[in-house]
Amino acid sequence: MSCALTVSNLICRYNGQAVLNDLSFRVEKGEIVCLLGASGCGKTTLLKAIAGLLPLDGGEMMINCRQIVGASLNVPPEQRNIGMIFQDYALFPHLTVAENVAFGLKGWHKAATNVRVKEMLALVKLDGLDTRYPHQLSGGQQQRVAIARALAGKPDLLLLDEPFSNIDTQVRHSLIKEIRKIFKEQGVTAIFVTHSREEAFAFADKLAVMNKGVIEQYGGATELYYSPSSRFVADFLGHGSYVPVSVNGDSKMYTPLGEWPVEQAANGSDLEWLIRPQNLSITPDDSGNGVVSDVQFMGDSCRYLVDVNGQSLMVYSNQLLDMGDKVRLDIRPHPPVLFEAS
Ligand SMILES: Nc1ncnc2c1ncn2[C@@H]1O[C@H](COP(=O)(O)OP(=O)(O)OP(=O)(O)O)[C@@H](O)[C@H]1O
Repeated sequence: MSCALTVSNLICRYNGQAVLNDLSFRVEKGEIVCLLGASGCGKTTLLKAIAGLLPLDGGEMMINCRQIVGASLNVPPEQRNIGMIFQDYALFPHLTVAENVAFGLKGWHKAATNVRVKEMLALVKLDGLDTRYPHQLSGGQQQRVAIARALAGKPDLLLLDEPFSNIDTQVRHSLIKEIRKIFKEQGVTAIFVTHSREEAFAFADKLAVMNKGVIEQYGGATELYYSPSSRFVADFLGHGSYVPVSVNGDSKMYTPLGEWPVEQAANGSDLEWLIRPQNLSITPDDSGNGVVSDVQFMGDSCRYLVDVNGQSLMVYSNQLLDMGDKVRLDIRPHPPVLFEAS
């Protein structure tokens, strides 16, 4: 893969307050990257900075090895060859579907425009709807028009600001899958913003978990989920139990759940072991080591809290159990993630 976007030491301030704080990352060609983080952490600001819609206070950017932001350089938005899709799709209400898609093709000959519009509408499965107006389309169809329009001009990079937030939850899942497939087939490089980790996991190749204007961790979903570099990332990406451990430099950690091998850990008596629910399994067992203390039915599975030696652990299972049931809790072998106790 080769680099589609390089962002180095980006700084952006609003009223003297740094919102992007020396932020760096890179996106490879054909990758889909998600910016994920709590409200106000700077996701939209980063998207706007990449698009060239904000004055910057420092940093450099390159798109396809071409510098667009540097010491005395700031390429205007229209010369960056970036496509944008907004939360509300920003379709022109007085233009038909075909005219909306053609809008991104200024300067193209009429015949070539018609061919490209047809191609794009077929790609997003809207053939036959070219003469409709945006108000005659569902939310999902409007989203497809926005995607067709953004891709028509073959941008080097596509930026999407909460692209699925206005889509009905029933269609969202299949639309995400379908759009991801289109992006992969077309080799689209994309960066999108979301509040939803489920969307991030389903749509992105890589996640950038942002916190206070910096990227706290950047990588694949499973890497960040199972090997978070901080509690912030761990908690942002999902549930887990924190078990107190002590490590004495003898390749073992001592925990209320027993002794466990550990390869590398600083000596310390004040550490906590993050155990994801997926690393645990339970089996009904009258002579087991655990007792179910809380049950949450979630449809396709149940979320249980199980008490083992005074330690509460969260685990998922599709077995139906009741509060007070005795269970055996097993920990699947996994490289332990340890944090300083909070
Ligand atoms: N034009 C502006 N002037 C001053 N401050 C701003 C401006 N735009 C955003 N901010 C502030 O910058 C910070 C980051 O905003 P941004 O919109 O990038 O966050 P976000 O992560 O996208 O949030 P959300 O998830 O709520 O959309 C926030 O504290 C916000 O209040």
